[in-house]
Amino acid sequence: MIYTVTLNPSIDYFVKTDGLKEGEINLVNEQSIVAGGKGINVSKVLKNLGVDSVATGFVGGFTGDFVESSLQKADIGTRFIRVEENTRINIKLNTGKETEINGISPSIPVSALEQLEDNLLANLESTDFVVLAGSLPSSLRNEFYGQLISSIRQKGAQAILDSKGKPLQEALAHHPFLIKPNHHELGDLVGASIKDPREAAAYGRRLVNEGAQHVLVSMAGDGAVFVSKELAAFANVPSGTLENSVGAGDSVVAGFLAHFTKNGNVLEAFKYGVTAGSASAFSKGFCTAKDIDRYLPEVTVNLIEGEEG
Ligand SMILES: Nc1ncnc2c1ncn2[C@@H]1O[C@H](COP(=O)(O)OP(=O)(O)OP(=O)(O)O)[C@@H](O)[C@H]1O
Ligand SMILES: O=P(O)(O)OC[C@@]1(O)O[C@H](CO)[C@@H](O)[C@@H]1O
Repeated sequence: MIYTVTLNPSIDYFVKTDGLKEGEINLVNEQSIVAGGKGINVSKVLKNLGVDSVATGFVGGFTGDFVESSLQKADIGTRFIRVEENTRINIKLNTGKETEINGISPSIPVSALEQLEDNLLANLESTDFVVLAGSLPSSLRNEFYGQLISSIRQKGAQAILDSKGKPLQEALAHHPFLIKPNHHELGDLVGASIKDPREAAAYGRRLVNEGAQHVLVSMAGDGAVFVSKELAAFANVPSGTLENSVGAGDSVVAGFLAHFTKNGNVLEAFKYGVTAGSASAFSKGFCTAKDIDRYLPEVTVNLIEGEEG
């Protein structure tokens, strides 16, 4: 089974306007209100690809009810822990440029933390994957992801982490199976500005040396880099028109995992994941398997270091 853990989910309020005039009334042209948060998005894309997952994390209040019930309506398994304060609302404003305003996270009591860990770990099997994705609610310590990865690995299962900053740094030593920083997040971690795939590969290797088993560095429209102990590789992205980049990174993770759990080849999973990211970036919602198949022939993976095999 694949579990997705979204510690800080959201309602994503997508709005499209003709611009933004500060201090004036701005009318919305298009809107949609959906359950969001990185792990939840991974579950949604997995569902589109015909792969089952169980979504967990913390939800609270009427906004949390919406998140939970909309996943259930989409036939995605849920095992959320309830907290008292409201799940946040994140505004995704598209004025031609994309602007995000992310709400305040609820505080998470220690009892809810323990419940989440017990609930997740009790049923975990060695063939399972757990995707830990997104920011930590502000009441959680930066070490939380690392601790969870360590417990997941003690059960023989694997953890994939999509986070940034200190929570990501602290987690490396616990050997996540895959991490997926974008090049800005990787740059922040290593104190550098990453300008091209070779630099992404070199700095990605640092994170492998610090404990990550595989590092996938996404570089938006400039392609992506994959680094493991044995090799580093670059994938280009297909051409298309950017429609909405929110959740494109989550689609990379979902695509990678959907492919890897079926075929077990990391480079092919990398290619499929990057194509899934672009297919979502070119769509209003998330990509489907058909979208990915359409773009797949345009994507090529080339080795930068090492040998396949
Ligand atoms: N302009 C683009 N053209 C083609 N593909 C894109 C573009 N922007 C994003 N993508 C696809 O989306 C993937 C993830 O994008 P990005 O590197 O911005 O990650 P991210 O910051 O995690 O994304 P998110 O916007 O979901 O937070 C890229 O690897 C690529 O496949
Ligand atoms: O604040 P976080 O947890 O880092 O990111 C949250 C978020 O921006 O990420 C998703 C897109 O990746 C959205 O659905 C959601 O609003």
